[in-house]
Amino acid sequence: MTSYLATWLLVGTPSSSRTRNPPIRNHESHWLRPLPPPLPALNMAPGFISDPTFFTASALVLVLALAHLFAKTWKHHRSKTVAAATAKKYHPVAGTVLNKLLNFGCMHDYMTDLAGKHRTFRLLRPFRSEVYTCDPANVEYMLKTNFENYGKGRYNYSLLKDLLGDGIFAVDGNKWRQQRKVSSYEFSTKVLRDFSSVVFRRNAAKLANILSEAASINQIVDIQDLFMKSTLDSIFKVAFGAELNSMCGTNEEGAEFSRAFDDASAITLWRYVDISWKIKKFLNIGSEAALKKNIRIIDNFVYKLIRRKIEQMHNSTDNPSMKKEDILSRFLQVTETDQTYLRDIILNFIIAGKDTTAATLSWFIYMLCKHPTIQEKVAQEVKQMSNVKEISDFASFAASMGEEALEKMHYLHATITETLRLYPAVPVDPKICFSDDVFPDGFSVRKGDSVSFQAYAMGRMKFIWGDDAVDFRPERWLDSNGVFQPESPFKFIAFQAGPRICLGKEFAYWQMKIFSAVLLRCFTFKLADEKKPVNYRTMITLHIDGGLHVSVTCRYES
Ligand code: HEM
Repeated sequence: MTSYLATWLLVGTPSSSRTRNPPIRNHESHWLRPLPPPLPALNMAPGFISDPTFFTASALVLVLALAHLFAKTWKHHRSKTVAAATAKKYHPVAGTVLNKLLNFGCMHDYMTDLAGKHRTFRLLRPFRSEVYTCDPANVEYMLKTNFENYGKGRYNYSLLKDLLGDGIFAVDGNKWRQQRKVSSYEFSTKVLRDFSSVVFRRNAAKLANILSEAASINQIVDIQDLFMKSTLDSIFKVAFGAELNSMCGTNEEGAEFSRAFDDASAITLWRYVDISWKIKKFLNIGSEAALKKNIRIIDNFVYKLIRRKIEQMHNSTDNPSMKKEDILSRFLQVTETDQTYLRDIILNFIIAGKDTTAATLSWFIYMLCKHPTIQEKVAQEVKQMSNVKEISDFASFAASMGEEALEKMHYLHATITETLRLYPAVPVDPKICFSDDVFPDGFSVRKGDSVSFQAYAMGRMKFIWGDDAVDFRPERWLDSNGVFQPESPFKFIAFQAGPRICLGKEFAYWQMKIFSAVLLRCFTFKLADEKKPVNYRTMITLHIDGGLHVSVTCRYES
């Protein structure tokens, strides 16, 4: 009788649909529902007791009841076994976000230490967990196999929106797909590749001129600052078709834009640990007031450029020979009306192209200063591959560096890649889990959890790279013939992987190879102060804190 009552309660009450484990719940209600009606024989009058039909019926009911009881016990036992097998387990808790906040200055090393203990771990925070993984199988799962279940989500969007707007970095779904499609097409065009090559060569030569002057008077230079300016000038020219000249310091407005841009990016990252940012934004105080001011500077600058470009395009309608090589002109052919959309697209490209490339080049020079023999090997390779034996001027040397020669520079390619393995420009990259899921390692993640792959920590994991994981060794990328061998993008994750892999990967290598080939063929670099520690500044991208101060000597004969 209890079972009938239980049946009614389970099948009939709404609370049954609130039980914790959906597959088992459905299974139970299914087997409880087709029970026989409540024992009609027991309601019969006593005179019928001697009736043989009564006995037959009773026996039948008894057999049915026993069969039902047996089936129920067996199913109950089976459902318990299934429940035990499917019980969710979650990745180990390594701390709370407070620990991350307390270690903010050395956040990536703190997270690397935790990753050394658990390949994937959780940090607790109010309302959600933060899951961090270094496991290539988990990374492949979230970035490719179950790509649709992990994205920027509303959480990241709310943090990034003020700076990045609806640009490709901040959005998911159709907004992302549409920008990805148009941009992939643009990035694969020969027009953009040829145009950008000219721009990179010209700016590499300008940088070489600055370094040559510094070398002649033994002046220490902050090479990171110069890389930031030169990559900004390059991406600016490629994006807007306009000269910024921040490297030569002739454009005060451009310098202000660059400063505002760096500060806005640092404050945006700070939001990830500052639980009071929304209140500060509402009250317009502290870091949020500074962010608002910086974004105003950025927007004024960018909108002015867009308006100027639209004007130029209108004025040039009678001149069909006007080249539309830069990204803005090419996008303007698609959409002219929505200037916010254009602002977001172009600003996202600048963010993508400037800091990542400049930071990588800075860590590259830092590594070469720490390893002078590797610096010498790179310089010798460039010398061998280039057909210019004597350098008369930097511009013609840079221009002579052809596509074929650059492609043959395997050691240079390996040295840049090794730099990115240890100093990935995007050290940690968070996504949001859209629905409950189970990772390949068997642990679960919940809807709403943030899940990050840790590029910085992954580059330092012995289980991925071997015992010499923390050593800087470009040779690990070369086969016995000295030919570069790529690794799985889920292990070497500096450019992300899967459908959202960095769109500018080839573009970035191209620029870095042109810059480093010109600079290393012409100069030798040394740290200005060997004893001064070099650390990163915790930001969205991995910058060297306080810059990289080096002395430069000329290597070229002429
Ligand atoms: C060393 C240089 C670079 C590195 C290490 C790098 C790395 C990355 C990473 C990790 C992402 C994923 C970020 C995310 O989750 O949103 C990304 C995305 C992207 N990168 Fe790069 N990047 C570099 C240079 C560039 C350059 C030069 C450009 C173009 C000018 C570029 C364009 C993009 C774009 C458009 C995306 C967004 C792709 C998407 O969401 O579909 N990147 N990059």
